[in-house]
Amino acid sequence: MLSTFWQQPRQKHHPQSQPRESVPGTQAPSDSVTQHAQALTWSADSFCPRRPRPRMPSGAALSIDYAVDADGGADPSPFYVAEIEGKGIGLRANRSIAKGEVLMVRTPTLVAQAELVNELEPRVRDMMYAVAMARLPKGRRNAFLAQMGRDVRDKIDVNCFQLFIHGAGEKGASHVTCYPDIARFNHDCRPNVHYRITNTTITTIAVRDIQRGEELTVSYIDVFLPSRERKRTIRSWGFECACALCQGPRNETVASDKRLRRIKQLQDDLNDFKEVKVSAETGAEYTALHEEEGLYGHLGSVYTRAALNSALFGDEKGSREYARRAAEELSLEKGPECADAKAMRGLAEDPRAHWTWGKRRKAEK
Ligand SMILES: C[S@@+](CC[C@H](N)C(=O)[O-])C[C@H]1O[C@@H](n2cnc3c(N)ncnc32)[C@H](O)[C@@H]1O
Repeated sequence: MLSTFWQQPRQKHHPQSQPRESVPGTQAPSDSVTQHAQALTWSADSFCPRRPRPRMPSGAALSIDYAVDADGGADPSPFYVAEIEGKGIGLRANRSIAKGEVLMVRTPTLVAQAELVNELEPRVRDMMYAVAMARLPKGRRNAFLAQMGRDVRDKIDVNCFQLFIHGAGEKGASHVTCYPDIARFNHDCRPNVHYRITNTTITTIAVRDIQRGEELTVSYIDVFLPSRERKRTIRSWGFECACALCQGPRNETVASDKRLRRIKQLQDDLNDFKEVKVSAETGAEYTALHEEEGLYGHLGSVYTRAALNSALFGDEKGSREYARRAAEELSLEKGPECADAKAMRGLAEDPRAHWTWGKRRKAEK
């Protein structure tokens, strides 16, 4: 089994760096299918940052056997590499891109056990890097070396992802994986591209319509953090965020933080199945806040909560509509076969058969 984990800098735990669990209530409480499926494939939210450098591992190994570009195909890329003010190089759309378009599918150029990166004596580690570089096909080596960073170690720090292969808890499961083409996406606190990793293959998808000339961005961090914490996290990775939200007028940041606080409050209330702290209309406020805030790429769980709330209040039209949207967004975020998307298709088809049907309405009486 393979699951993914994106490490955060100098932080042992981060909400966004864990597999995103299903929204409570997506399926009947006894059903563990969703949890299981999400351990296999889930979306992640950060490039691998600089990590602390402990000592000497045992049995570090490198794997460099990935030489295939999954989408090295016929259609010209809808983007080009460009200099982006304040960010170095990045990607820009060379035509309009529709929401849901797959932009890149890539297998890793290099996979290394995290122990190698973190714990090997530097001289030995650098020798292994040299061996790995020499064995890479020329194109892949050049792409790897063209990434930002002083040397191989630094390039891994700045550009790579961390995955757990063979289960998150096992020793030796943690690996760093490098996708040089994907590493060209700069960060934005309100990104227009989402990525998911299935096994070791990364897929990037437009999460909203994108205009020609717009920069294509992903988020390296938890986009639900308030402005101050986002800035602090990004700063700890060695740069100041130059995205429009972080550089925008103060009143917009204040309004954004206020929306994020309200989102958190509503989410907690919607997730509370013991007490009724919400009304049938809460789903509408909750979804509108996300849309207003530009939090695309997270709408799957948002519409799911709204759909469940509608079902709980016995609102057939609302639950069908939100569940339909949830299934659409979840297919994009996690893949069309993900268990949550299937569950939402089921709810959209027959809300009255869902285990949540009418439960809050009854509790209110
Ligand atoms: C994975 S690389 C992205 C590609 C990089 N811009 C380049 O020139 O190769 C990450 C680095 O890009 C820069 N970067 C990415 N997003 C940024 C942002 N929102 N603001 C400022 N710099 C950013 C930072 O230097 C960061 O360490």
